[in-house]
Amino acid sequence: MARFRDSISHWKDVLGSSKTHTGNEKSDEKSTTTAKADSGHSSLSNPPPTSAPLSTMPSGPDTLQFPAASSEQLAPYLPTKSSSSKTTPFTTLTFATSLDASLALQPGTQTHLSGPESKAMTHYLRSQHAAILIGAGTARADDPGLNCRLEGVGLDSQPRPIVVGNWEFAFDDLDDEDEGNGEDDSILDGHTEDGLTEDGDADGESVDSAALDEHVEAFTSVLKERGWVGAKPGGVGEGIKSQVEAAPPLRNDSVSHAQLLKKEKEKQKEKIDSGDLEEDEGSFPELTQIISSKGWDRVSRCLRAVKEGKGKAPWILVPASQIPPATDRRRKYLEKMGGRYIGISDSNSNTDSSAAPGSGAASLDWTQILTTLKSEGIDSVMVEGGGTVINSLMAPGYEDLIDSVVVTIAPVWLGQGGVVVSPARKAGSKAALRLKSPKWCLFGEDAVVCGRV
Ligand SMILES: NC(=O)C1=CN([C@@H]2O[C@H](COP(=O)(O)OP(=O)(O)OC[C@H]3O[C@@H](n4cnc5c(N)ncnc54)[C@H](O)[C@@H]3O)[C@@H](O)[C@H]2O)C=CC1
Ligand SMILES: Nc1nc(O)c(N)c(N[C@@H]2O[C@H](COP(=O)(O)O)[C@@H](O)[C@H]2O)n1
Repeated sequence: MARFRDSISHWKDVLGSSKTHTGNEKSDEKSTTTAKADSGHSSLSNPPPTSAPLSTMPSGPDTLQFPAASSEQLAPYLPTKSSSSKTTPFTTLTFATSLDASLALQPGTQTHLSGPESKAMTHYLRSQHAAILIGAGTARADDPGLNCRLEGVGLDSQPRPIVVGNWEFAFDDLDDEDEGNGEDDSILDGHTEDGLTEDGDADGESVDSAALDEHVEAFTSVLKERGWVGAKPGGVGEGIKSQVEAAPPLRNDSVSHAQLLKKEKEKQKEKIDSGDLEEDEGSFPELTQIISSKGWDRVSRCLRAVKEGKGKAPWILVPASQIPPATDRRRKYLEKMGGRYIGISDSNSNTDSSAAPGSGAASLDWTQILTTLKSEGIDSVMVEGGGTVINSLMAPGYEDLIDSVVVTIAPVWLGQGGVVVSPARKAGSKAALRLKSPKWCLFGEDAVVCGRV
């Protein structure tokens, strides 16, 4: 019963909350398409890499444009060939904060701080690094795409998404594909980053059927409580549709959302077959359609980008002792997409890092993490966040690992209770870190400070 209540509150959270915004809503992709050279900052000369044919990177409404003029300002802080002799990648720390150093209004939520121009700048940085690294907390809170959506950036130039910690990404149901039920047979067919095709070896471990039933029941009961299903013939009204559309993605649950909706559809069909429900009665089919059309039932955005040929498959870094077994459904899925779990030695040699706020969860040693990435061929990495990752990487003892810092500062105070960047300070010192040769630039309404450490 307690599990059921948890499940109900989970669905209430998922369906009822919405992302937080700070007045920079216009920073969403659709409006960023206009983030061009007329946005008030100086011109750039370094065009984004276009080594891959444009046809590999479909452009669409979410494509960003960064004026070729501004890259000159960033050039001194970007990875260079000379960094390749280091045992760790060229590491850029880059994130957006409010005037009071918050990354987000509260833990577990995404806050849009960057305006269109600085967001395009961040995507330019993505195009200049071999990898983007985030913590599992950010993967959960933001469900990020983690690709570079600048116009003209081909798949070869996409950064490798790297998530540190146990990220329970949402994914399509491999069992469904095996059944060849026509729902999404193309999932692994030519859309994995390496162009792998399905090998028919997708007999994933069976889902906990009791847990699934519980989720379906809880999910449906929350929908019913809100009048979103079973209300009246004719399906959901516009108001309800917009509520559902405004809800954040369904993600990161222990049960695949594809499984969940498949099960619900089966129940619905049984009721229709037995005459308990008219085919057009109630709104679940329509609701399911909305959810499906938004891709919420399918897969985390980062993996969707892989399927759509718009990004590389993620690597997930976990303590070596916690790599999931080869039979694990997520691991199998990830590997079929071209991604990997990578084990990092568990011994944390940086004794000072425990002093950083929120770094209790940062158990892995950053030197180990970055050395491993370098040994895996990653020459440059852009660390985006969130709070735990940034505060622990900036903690005393790790400074030498950071080559560049590029911080976007939005003209807003988020107030108390946010996810704050405030690294630990060595006892007796007057600052935690100070940037060398800092340069301040304006991108639209945001200030961007670049520097070396
Ligand atoms: N404004 C911005 O530019 C950004 C904002 N954010 C925000 O930050 C918030 C997320 O921050 P946090 O909750 O602090 O999560 P986080 O993204 O820093 O991830 C923390 C988790 O990652 C794993 N992890 C991190 N470092 C590790 C290490 N050294 N060893 C082993 N595991 C490690 C652990 O599982 C830990 O619980 C979200 O609200 C997100 O929206 C995130 C990125 C950028
Ligand atoms: N530059 C920047 N500005 C903000 O206001 C942000 N909230 C973030 N967040 C980071 O960007 C990721 C989202 O990436 P996608 O656009 O979905 O690819 C998010 O996960 C944070 O790492 N960054």
